[in-house]
Amino acid sequence: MSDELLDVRNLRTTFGTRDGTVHAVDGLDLSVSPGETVCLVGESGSGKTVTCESITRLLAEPPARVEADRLRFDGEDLLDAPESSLREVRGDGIAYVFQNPQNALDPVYTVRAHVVEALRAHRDVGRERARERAVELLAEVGIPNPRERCAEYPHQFSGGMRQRVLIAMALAADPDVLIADEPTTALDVTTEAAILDLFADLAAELDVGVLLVTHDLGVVYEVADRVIVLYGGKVMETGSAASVFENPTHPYTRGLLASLPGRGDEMRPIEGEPPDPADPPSGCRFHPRCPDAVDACRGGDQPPLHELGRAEGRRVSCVYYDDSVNADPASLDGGGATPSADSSSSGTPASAADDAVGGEP
Ligand SMILES: Nc1ncnc2c1ncn2[C@@H]1O[C@H](COP(=O)(O)OP(=O)(O)OP(=O)(O)O)[C@@H](O)[C@H]1O
Ligand code: NI
Repeated sequence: MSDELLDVRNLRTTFGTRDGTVHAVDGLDLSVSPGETVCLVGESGSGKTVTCESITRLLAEPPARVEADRLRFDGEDLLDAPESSLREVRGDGIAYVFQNPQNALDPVYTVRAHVVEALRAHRDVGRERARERAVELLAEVGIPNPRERCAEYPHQFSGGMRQRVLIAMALAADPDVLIADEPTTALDVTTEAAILDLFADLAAELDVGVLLVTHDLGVVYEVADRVIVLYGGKVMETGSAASVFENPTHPYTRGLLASLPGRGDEMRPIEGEPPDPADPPSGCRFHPRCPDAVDACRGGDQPPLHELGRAEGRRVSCVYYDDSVNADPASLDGGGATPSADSSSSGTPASAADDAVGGEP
């Protein structure tokens, strides 16, 4: 039995479309261990959702086609598994938390009824026991006064509290893995931070593995153990969240970081558009938008993932780290993305806010 709950090697997911074959995910490796939070990060269309749905085999095949050298949950092969085993895995082993808590909760049922229903769908448990367990689960996900509040209806809950209810429902199956696909997009920033903290806590306390999808690299630093940066279906960079965040190596990762607010410098969105998935550029998928692109970036296929530091599992797909190419990583501009201790610049959001409130010079 392997230690890894999810074990994916060389995942390739394509879609047959009228415009040709779309390579939505191309050559992705991923593993999630108990208690670990792994984040998939990348702009819209980079392949995050397709990755999650490929793992749980939720995609309609065809038009999708899912191939991999290895696709396992808790040692069990999911690539050739019959639909009945897949259903079992999706029911008990891997639980999904979806994006929009509004649509997922039924306005005519109480919060408790939702969680009881989720519990009874997964195991043979009596109604009374399920009602008790529902209160426990709501407490576990941080609903205050769960015994009283569970009698309320979804509309009486805030967006963040509704998302907590959905997480409680996902936990009802007692899963080994939680997959959360942008679970906080509908929420404000403060609530988002609280919900993401909850995932990290659940991973630690319940020993579940969490696969978290986000396009905000900022949240990753707070909650993730490891991060996988995707662009155009390819892995650009991967490693421990702290090392990727503090020392981003791929120009795309640097660009993502520079596009975040509150990094000391001016926010700088990455210019240009993501690649056409039906007709991606040759070479590095990012080269048409890359401020540091050299000739070696343009030809051939995506550069292999070079190992940077074995201990941290740091790997980057960029020719600057290929010894056979004459390009020095030290010359990478970074676009102002590297964390800077210099906060004296007058354009920071904080000083702008001070001006607005205090009216001081
Ligand atoms: N059914 C489909 N048929 C054809 N192409 C598809 C299909 N589903 C997804 N794709 C393509 O696969 C690529 C990856 O899509 P995916 O939804 O995984 O992106 P994402 O990273 O989750 O983006 P977002 O942040 O917007 O959710 C996109 O180019 C998308 O157009
Ligand atoms: Ni998505």
